[in-house]
Amino acid sequence: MNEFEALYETILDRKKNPEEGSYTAYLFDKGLEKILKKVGEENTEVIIAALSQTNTDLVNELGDLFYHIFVLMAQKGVSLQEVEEELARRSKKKHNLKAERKPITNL
Ligand SMILES: N=c1c2ncn([C@@H]3O[C@H](COP(=O)(O)OP(=O)(O)OP(=O)(O)O)[C@@H](O)[C@H]3O)c2ncn1[C@@H]1O[C@H](COP(=O)(O)O)[C@@H](O)[C@H]1O
Repeated sequence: MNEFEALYETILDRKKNPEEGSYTAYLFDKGLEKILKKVGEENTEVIIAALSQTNTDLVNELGDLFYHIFVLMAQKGVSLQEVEEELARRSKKKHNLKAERKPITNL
């Protein structure tokens, strides 16, 4: 299991078993609007870091953004696998388009 999967599993666990002092449990308790507000804020912080801060700052902000996006996914019942499958579908579509183009270039 990689770090993304481990983090997502922890978030799902916090949703099922809210722990005292858990920031994740606090977000689930506050609900969708609060989670979306945090995603928006962290998104803005990523943009600011990319424009005017170091890559260390950017990595830090990206960590915050990924975390809050995973909380959003868990709140909405979207799995990591579904996103991976969507990306795989797009990747296949691209390959298929290339394959479809081949006979034309061979004419
Ligand atoms: N990756 C994260 C993570 N990234 C960011 N954050 C929290 O996100 C918050 C963002 O900071 P802000 O200053 O924007 O927000 P704030 O003022 O603390 O809170 P708000 O009142 O604005 O909601 C901080 O409190 C961070 O601790 C995270 N909290 C938890 N995790 C992971 O989630 C796991 C479970 O954490 P708990 O739910 O706290 O047990 C941890 O082991 C970590 O791996």
